[in-house]
Amino acid sequence: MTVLVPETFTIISYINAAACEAFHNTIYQRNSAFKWYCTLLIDTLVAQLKNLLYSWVLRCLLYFHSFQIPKMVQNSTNGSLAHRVAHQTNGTSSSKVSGKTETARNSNGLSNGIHKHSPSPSWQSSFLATTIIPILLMMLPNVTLWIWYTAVHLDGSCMECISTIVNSPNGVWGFFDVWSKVTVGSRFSVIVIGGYMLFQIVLMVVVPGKRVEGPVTPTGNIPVYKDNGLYIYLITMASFGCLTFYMKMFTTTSPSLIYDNYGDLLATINVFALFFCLLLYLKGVFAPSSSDSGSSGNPIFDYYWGTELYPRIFGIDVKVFTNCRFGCTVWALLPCCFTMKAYEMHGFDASINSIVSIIILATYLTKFFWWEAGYMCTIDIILDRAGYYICWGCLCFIPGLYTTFSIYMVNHPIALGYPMAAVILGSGIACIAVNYAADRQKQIVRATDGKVLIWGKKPEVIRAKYRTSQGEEKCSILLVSGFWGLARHFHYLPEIGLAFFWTIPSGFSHILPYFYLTFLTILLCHRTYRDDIKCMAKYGTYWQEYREKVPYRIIPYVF
Ligand SMILES: NC(=O)C1=CN([C@@H]2O[C@H](COP(=O)(O)OP(=O)(O)OC[C@H]3O[C@@H](n4cnc5c(N)ncnc54)[C@H](OP(=O)(O)O)[C@@H]3O)[C@@H](O)[C@H]2O)C=CC1
Ligand SMILES: CC(C)CCC[C@@H](C)[C@H]1CC[C@H]2C3=CC=C4C[C@@H](O)CC[C@]4(C)[C@H]3CC[C@]12C
Repeated sequence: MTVLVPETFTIISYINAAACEAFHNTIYQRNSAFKWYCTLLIDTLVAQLKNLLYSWVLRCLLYFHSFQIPKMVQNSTNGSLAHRVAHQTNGTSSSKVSGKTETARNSNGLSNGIHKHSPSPSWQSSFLATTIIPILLMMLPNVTLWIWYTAVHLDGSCMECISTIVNSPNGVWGFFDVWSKVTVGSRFSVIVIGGYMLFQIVLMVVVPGKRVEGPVTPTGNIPVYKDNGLYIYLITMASFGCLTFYMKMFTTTSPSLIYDNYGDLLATINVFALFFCLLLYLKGVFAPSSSDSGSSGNPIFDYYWGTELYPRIFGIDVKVFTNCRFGCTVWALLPCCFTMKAYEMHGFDASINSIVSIIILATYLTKFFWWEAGYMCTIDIILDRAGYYICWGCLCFIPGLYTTFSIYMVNHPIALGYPMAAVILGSGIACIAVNYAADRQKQIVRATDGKVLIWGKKPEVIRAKYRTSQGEEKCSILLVSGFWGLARHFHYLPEIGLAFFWTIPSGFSHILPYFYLTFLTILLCHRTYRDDIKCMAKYGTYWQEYREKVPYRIIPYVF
């Protein structure tokens, strides 16, 4: 349920932006006599929408906070978060949720870490949060298909998309019309998706990597990973290069085939992912891989959120596969295929905007795989279970939404010119460098126990004590200098910046390519709240001290 706030934001901002686009395209541009009037109207509209947005944000945050704190405790997977409110003795965990202590054991005598929802009328157990919103978010497969359709067949215009849906003879069901424009399970899509997944699974098994231990789970498990992400990414990209070379030299086709069949591919992966999440749900209930599993009692919520933290199928870690091996590699490959299409259609000079974008993206993803072991300690892995949110998200939302800028650019080439291309490229790479430097500062300070120079000075640190769920006292370093002294998540700023720089080459005529940027901004703002709650539960007064020393979330003196 931790995506409530971003989703509300997303929907409102999309409606807002679509309305502005409509105004711009239909009235403002065509009738200059209305210019001043439209400007006034738009200003008023924007002001009103802003008010609406702020009041929604406030409401959602209030709801969300009252809901999330106990939820973090009950779902805590860090092995240390819950010590102030939960007790664990001899493998039995018990947490106070809604004033009622509940315990759960699995067959090996350990707590399963997941408790039945209290029947109290709190937000946590509310029908809206656990059923309605998950059902609404399950409409996102349609959204990903409409995004593709808009980019490829409606010239990237959201207004055209909305009017196609609204004018459908099927009434409200017009929203589902997009499925009639694609072939689920087409031969091509099954071969490409099946073949690619198999390729990634084989690489996961055969490519060597250092053994890495993840954080201890609440039931005392230590998940082990093979740190082979960077090699696999490089092998994947090199194989793609070879395949492209082969196709170009010896066949009449090229990887731009992916663009031509993208609707079918997206539809097929969506259907696959929806069934796969069902399988994960059943697996977690009937055949869990570890004691970090269980049901909330509400099948819809369980399907959405997942029933297992670290499911493994035939020894393959599901989240590593969905998030890293599939999600983050197709995030790099799809824009390459789309750029190929742009190049074939418009030539090099006109597709330079696409080329600039993929260079920034590929550099960013190389950085991600370089640091992949660090990702195994983030909330995606230690808090979020393998369900619709994270698994469908990585299998379909990454291909469907995260690559929007690139699919859009196929039909919107811009000959940026070399100087402009160089400025955008340089700015994007600089953002990646700052983002990486911030991640690294945190890592290096911890690895050297604070005995390192940050920005040429001895760093200020807080030695924060916390207790693991096994009752063991531990100490961690909170860095108060460098980027971590500017704001508590200053590194999100370059993250947003780099996405901005790979998006602006698509120009400013439509909002479609900016969908990812909007989503990311909302996701990261929301994540600062999630992380605050997580760290507060883990470090208590030490985190409070850090918050006092570094009062800003992302932008110093602003937010
Ligand atoms: N493109 C996308 O869709 C997204 C990209 N990202 C990127 O992924 C990367 C990881 O981000 P994210 O997962 O949000 O995690 P963060 O990098 O923000 O790390 C947060 C964790 O770091 C530790 N920490 C917090 N403050 C300090 C401090 N002052 N000193 C030392 N340690 C501290 C805490 O963990 P501990 O328990 O160890 O103390 C905290 O939970 C970032 O580069 C981010 O930009 C993130 C989200 C979405
Ligand atoms: C179902 C939806 C409403 C939401 C799905 C969201 C997920 C696809 C994404 C949520 C968090 C994202 C990520 C977090 C951190 C990352 C590290 C970064 O360096 C690379 C990207 C990523 C792995 C990123 C990927 C998408 C999410 C899992």
